[in-house]
Amino acid sequence: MKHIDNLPTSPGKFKEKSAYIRLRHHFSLAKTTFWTLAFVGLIYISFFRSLHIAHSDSSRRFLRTSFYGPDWEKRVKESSKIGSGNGNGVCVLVTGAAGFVGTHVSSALKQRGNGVVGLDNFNDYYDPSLKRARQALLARLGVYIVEGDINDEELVRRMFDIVEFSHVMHLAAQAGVRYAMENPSSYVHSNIAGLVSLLEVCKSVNPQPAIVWASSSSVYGLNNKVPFSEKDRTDQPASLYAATKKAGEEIAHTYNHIYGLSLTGLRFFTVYGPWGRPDMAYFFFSKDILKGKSISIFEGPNHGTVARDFTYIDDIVKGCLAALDTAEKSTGSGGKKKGPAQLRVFNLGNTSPVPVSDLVSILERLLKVKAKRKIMKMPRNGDVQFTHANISYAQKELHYKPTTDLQTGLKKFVRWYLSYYRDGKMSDQ
Ligand SMILES: O=C(O)[C@H]1O[C@H](OP(=O)(O)OP(=O)(O)OC[C@H]2O[C@@H](n3ccc(=O)[nH]c3=O)[C@H](O)[C@@H]2O)[C@H](O)[C@@H](O)[C@H]1O
Repeated sequence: MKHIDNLPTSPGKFKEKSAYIRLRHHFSLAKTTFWTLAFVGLIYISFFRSLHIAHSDSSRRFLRTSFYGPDWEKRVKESSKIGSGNGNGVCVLVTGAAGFVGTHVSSALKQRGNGVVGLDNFNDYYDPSLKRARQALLARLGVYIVEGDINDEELVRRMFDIVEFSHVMHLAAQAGVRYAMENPSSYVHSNIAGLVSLLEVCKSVNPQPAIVWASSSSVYGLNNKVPFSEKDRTDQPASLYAATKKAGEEIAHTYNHIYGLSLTGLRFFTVYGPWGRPDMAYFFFSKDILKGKSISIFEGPNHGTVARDFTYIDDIVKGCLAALDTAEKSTGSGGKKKGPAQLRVFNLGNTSPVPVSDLVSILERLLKVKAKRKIMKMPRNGDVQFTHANISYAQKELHYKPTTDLQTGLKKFVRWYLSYYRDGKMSDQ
């Protein structure tokens, strides 16, 4: 006997209903099959993923122990040895040692007899071959650069286990004002997370090192009171780069306050010179002028002049060394503060802003090529119109006194540039 529900009210309807039931049955079967397959698939994927992770973890561990093995340790120790000059027991970990300022500072420290070990991740923000050439230059002076990231706390701790660094010169950073709109997270990764990772290690080691680190003139942001003094407000950043550097200054305050770390921030003003950064205007202007390509020169509202307090690398290096030499010891140990510690911020500028159009005129004369100038409105991408440093505080405390004007500094840069890129070939002479 058929169930009442299955009795046809009309043949068509019955036919229809049974087709519907078949379809429903078919669908529920397909659904069960689908979910079973999906479930099995998921188990399959997670099994192989865990195998892969286990494998890559163990291979990473293997790589780590083999890469950072006894030979590596020997090189780190060798590089940290204090020379016979006026080393004064100073041994410095320089982060960003393959960078522009990092290379110059490491070289100066080593040459005056300090122990120096570098750390750099050799990222490809700009041509890594230039970083490799700087590495080779430092290697000839006896400075070894560990290849790694400041976010790798385990690695940094390992370096402190091997060497008792008295100072850290923290120059590793994601630089560049305009690139922050393209890759914002790289700024957070290096300038905020990286700084915190480094300070976490510094606060917990014993003895704690004194730290000098690179802040930036960009923290003055939209200020129009010039020259910029350390006492001026810095709460109106115009770029994410500036915001991360400002955050760095606040983070420094916190680690000084809680853990007794001695911290000195240096606000660099548009540093230029030989071995410089190819992403900076003076560098790529030179390249483009020589290639006959047009260059964009920014102007402010109402055809206002855009100017920078361009500061030559040798003056910056003197400021960095003076900051290290006058840095007091950190007061904490094992993560505990024992008393108040030094906390400083200095402007390191040149005190004489030069319009970008004048920079181009100097380059034209030195390169002996006329630039194809394209004047354009300064894009809203983080740039500020004007920078000008008041350096009286650095003068008083560090005896900082810049001596190189833009004409002289660019002459040295152009000489280096032409020899390095001679005939389109690389040369580190
Ligand atoms: O002091 C700092 O803290 C910063 O200095 C540097 O930034 P900036 O002062 O912006 O240098 P840089 O890019 O060389 O532009 C120079 C001038 O050329 C203008 N400029 C730029 C590009 C262009 O195509 N045209 C142009 O006119 C431009 O408007 C500007 O007026 C560092 O890069 C940065 O990492 C940070 O350290």
